[in-house]
Amino acid sequence: MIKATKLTKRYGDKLAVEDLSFTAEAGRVTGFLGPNGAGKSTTMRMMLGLDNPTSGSVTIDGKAYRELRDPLRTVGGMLDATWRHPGRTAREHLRWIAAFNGLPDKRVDEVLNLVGLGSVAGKRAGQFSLGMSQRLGIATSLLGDPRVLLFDEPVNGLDPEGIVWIRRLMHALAAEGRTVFVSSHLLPEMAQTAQDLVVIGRGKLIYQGTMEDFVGRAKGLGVRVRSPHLPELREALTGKGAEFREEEGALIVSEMDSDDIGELAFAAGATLHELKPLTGSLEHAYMQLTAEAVEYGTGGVPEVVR
Ligand SMILES: Nc1ncnc2c1ncn2[C@@H]1O[C@H](COP(=O)(O)OP(=O)(O)OP(=O)(O)O)[C@@H](O)[C@H]1O
Repeated sequence: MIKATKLTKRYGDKLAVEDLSFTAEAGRVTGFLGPNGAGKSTTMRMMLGLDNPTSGSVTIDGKAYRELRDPLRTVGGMLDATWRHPGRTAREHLRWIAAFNGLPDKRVDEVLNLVGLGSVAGKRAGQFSLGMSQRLGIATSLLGDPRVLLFDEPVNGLDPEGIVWIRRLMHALAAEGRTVFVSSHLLPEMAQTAQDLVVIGRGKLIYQGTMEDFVGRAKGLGVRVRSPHLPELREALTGKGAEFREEEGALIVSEMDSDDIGELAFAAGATLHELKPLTGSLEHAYMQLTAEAVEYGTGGVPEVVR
């Protein structure tokens, strides 16, 4: 488990992270979201002891990184996939880290095979594509077989096959009871990967909870209604003062829930062929709930409807 308590980081007069408290649970994939400059990387650096909090704390299984007796066996992180010695082969790179941390050599080939780099283990890491570098970064984070894993933008620049591979890996790691904490800007991908979310904006917590609850919090997009008795339905809705528009032979009714629409249709003698609340996507909810917190915004928040 990861636990941040009133975590604060100040750079000069810039508060990068402010009074941030959240938990990421074992056995779950927790997505870490926020607009550019929200403080995600700063928070993750503090988790791995690469930066010190100005105040507050963040602990991994109850201990700050510096207090961990065996850090690589407790937490693995990939914050920058391009970090490696370009002249070393993938195997040499991992052996060097394993030796430095007292991990057995055989673990190197295990993780290389696990991430699908077994056949290129002898190739210089400097010649690796972005996707191979991401896999090598993930192999590094898995070396100590840690209970907690942190990934900062792991799918950046990957092809669809690589993205699906990383998603499956994260699900498998969480299913083994590990804590998986991952940041990404790719919201449709995050929607398929994370079960829980921590959302921040301008260094502060906006949301912590399940993905489902977050998406449900966004203002609804209306209810789609199809009926062979559209004129009767239109008249009943107009009589109720309901707002609606027509789209591809269906009515999209706003500000009225599906129960009330169903009752109204029944009373008007209109048979319904479809009555479907249009739930938003993660993208829709995210745009709505973080609109205020965009540090480097483009000015307008586009309507995203899926
Ligand atoms: N070493 C530093 N010195 C000064 N300011 C910093 C430093 N590191 C980060 N910041 C500032 O702190 C804020 C948070 O930055 P951070 O990189 O953590 O955000 P982020 O959410 O990871 O953004 P992105 O999604 O763009 O990577 C930004 O305003 C950034 O300019």
